[in-house]
Amino acid sequence: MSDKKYMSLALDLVKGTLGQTSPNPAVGAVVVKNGRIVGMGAHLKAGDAHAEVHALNMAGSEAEGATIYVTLEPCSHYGKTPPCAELIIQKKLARVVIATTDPNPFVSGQGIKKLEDAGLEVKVGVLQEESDHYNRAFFHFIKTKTPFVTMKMAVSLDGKMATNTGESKWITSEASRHDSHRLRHSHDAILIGAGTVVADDPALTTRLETPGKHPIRVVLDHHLRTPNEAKLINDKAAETWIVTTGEQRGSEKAKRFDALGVKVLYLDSHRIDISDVLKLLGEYGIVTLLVEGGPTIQDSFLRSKNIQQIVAYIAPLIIGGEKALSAFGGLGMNSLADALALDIDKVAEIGKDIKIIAHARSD
Ligand SMILES: Nc1c(/N=C/[C@@H](O)[C@H](O)[C@H](O)COP(=O)(O)O)[nH]c(=O)[nH]c1=O
Repeated sequence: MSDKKYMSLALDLVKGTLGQTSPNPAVGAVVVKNGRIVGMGAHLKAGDAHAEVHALNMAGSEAEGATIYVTLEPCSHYGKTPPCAELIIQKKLARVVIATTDPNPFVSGQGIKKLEDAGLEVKVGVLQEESDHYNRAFFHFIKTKTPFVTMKMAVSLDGKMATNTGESKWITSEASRHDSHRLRHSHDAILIGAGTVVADDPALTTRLETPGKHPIRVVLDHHLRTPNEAKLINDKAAETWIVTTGEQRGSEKAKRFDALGVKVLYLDSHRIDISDVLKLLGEYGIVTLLVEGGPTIQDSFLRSKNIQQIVAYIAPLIIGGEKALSAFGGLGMNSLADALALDIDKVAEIGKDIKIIAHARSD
């Protein structure tokens, strides 16, 4: 088999573990000796063994003289586990094939150098684009220290998220709504505005047939109007954070949330600036953020240019009505030049709907 084939298998392990390794990247490794796979492994949880460790444990003595395929440059620094580059050298592998170098500027290339200095043959860049695509959120976080923002939209063909009477359940099909729970599973946090809490009283938990991971539920709530009896305050099904402004510090309302076990995060400013919110969430280690809106929140992310990816579920429905809520409210962009330009990654039919995944075009 070719290098690409074995790297593709390592990338299958990445696909399978996406989201559960946060704030670390998802990484896969495959060890091959004389044309036979003798070991494979994936990083499963931040703080646990790296993919190479699992694969080399499985390979045992067969590792000597073998080739290891790994989707990310083996680490060379002592983090929570000893450096994998050292381990690969100790196990006397002959060859290392890497998809992509570490995005962290402080360590990028050091693992490769260690391996080459030890006399191993190293090949870099096999299926690099695919590997970078899977870990685009991690790479974004390393670069910006803010979460990679995916915005979910569930709209009719004419872009409405509710009728003019506010009816919205359900616009998209069961299959789409099920799929959007998989999105929740793979995100560290899900963000909505207080308006959606009041209007929808959503649970925002991941409800799949096989239990999924619940994202942390983040509510942007300038005036702390999230009701006590809201599901995401009372159901104790998942963590809930409320982000508000500094002037709420010590207020009766804030004390109420403390008493209910809800974490309240305070912005320094007296207004809710999305870039400040993202910086704060980044400080708390949120690498992937799913924004499920309300039109006002969607608009604030749009105008502050803080959207990296869109997942849109579009139902074959025309709702019409100038008063019917569209997915984006507020002021929007004045000129087409300022509109969020996207590159479409995938279009698929899902139930009776269309699902579009697109990423913000980098300038
Ligand atoms: N109206 C629709 C959606 N609506 C999405 C949000 O407005 C809801 O508040 C949120 O999904 C409720 O979260 P829950 O309580 O955890 O179920 N989302 C969809 O995919 N299709 C729709 O037709």
